[in-house]
Amino acid sequence: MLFQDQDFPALQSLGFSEALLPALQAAPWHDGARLARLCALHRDQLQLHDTEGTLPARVRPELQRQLAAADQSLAVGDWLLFEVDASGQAWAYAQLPPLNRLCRRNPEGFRQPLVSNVDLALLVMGLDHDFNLARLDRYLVLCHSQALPCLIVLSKADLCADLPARLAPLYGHLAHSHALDVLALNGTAAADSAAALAPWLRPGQTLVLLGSSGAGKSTLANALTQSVSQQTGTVRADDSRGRHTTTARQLLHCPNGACIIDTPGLRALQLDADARQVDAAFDDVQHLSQSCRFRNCRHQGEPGCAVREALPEGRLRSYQKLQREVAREQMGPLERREAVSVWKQRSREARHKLKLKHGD
Ligand SMILES: Nc1nc2c(ncn2[C@@H]2O[C@H](COP(=O)(O)OP(=O)(O)OP(=O)(O)O)[C@@H](O)[C@H]2O)c(=O)[nH]1
Ligand SMILES: [Zn+2]
Repeated sequence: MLFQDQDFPALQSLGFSEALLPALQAAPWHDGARLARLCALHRDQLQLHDTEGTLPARVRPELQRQLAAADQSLAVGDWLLFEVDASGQAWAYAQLPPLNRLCRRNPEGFRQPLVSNVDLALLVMGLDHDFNLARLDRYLVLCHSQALPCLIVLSKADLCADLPARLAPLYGHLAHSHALDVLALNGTAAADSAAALAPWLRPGQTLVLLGSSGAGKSTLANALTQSVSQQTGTVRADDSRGRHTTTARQLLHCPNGACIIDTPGLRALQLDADARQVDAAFDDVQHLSQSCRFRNCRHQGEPGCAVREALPEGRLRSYQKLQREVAREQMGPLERREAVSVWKQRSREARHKLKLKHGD
């Protein structure tokens, strides 16, 4: 086996896990090929990290075609096989099937991978204007749909005058969510935030930082890698909307051997999930709905609704909004056309009734 030529512990320090061994054994090894992790991606230019360091590479057209045919594309965190041609150019020619992959839908409805092969997500949200529970619910569904453990990291705690008052609604909101923990910290105090997160950084593990632009992801990445490799941007004081400073997903290394993938802030996170996955991420709704008076209660004002009674309103609103959204996504073009024609028919009828009522 060619991969045994490479230093296995060194591969583990790049986040290689034993669960990938079967895929590695089944992979199409060419003479002289090597295994590397994709650590940055700019259009068709790849930055790979193998046991000897980083190197630029390109994607073989055959791999590109293969991925396109499977409605897939590469993502930071992928494990790739590459070979170097006579001119010294490195070419990635095969991808190990990822163990997990976070994706979103772009505005045109196409699946867009965010990262692959991650062990823990840090959902970063600022305790300034960035704070938004509905957005957090969305990220929680994203992680849950991939069985990915996640930690909620609230940055900018230093800007918060009354932290306990700020956190109370969050605890109520997320009482039954699957988040492992909630940490509030000041990302600019690098040593303190690295210490707070240290228990979650294990050697060989890959973490991904997710959150909107300006939330403080790169600041945290710097704290954790103890470097200034990630440029951070200033946030306009009036609306605390971040400038987009992280332009590509990047894989970084922590001194203790964990890997971190910093991602550019997402303006919108359109879920790539179905109704069942949304249900599964809202355990609290499922649990409470067993006590609703009606078995098919939709928690929309029916009498005896245990969900409306016990769940914070915002959490239920999130659930219903996400369910509507994924239902729309799941419709095929025919169903969508049918839904539109039903809606048009209804509005014609309503207009007709109105005319009759007003007698004109
Ligand atoms: N006071 C305070 N400022 C912070 C904290 N975390 C981040 N900042 C500041 O917020 C701004 C944005 O932080 P970044 O780390 O660049 O945000 P980001 O999430 O990486 O943003 P993108 O790269 O655009 O996705 C910078 O000016 C940081 O110094 C914090 O905990 N407290
Ligand atoms: Zn109900």
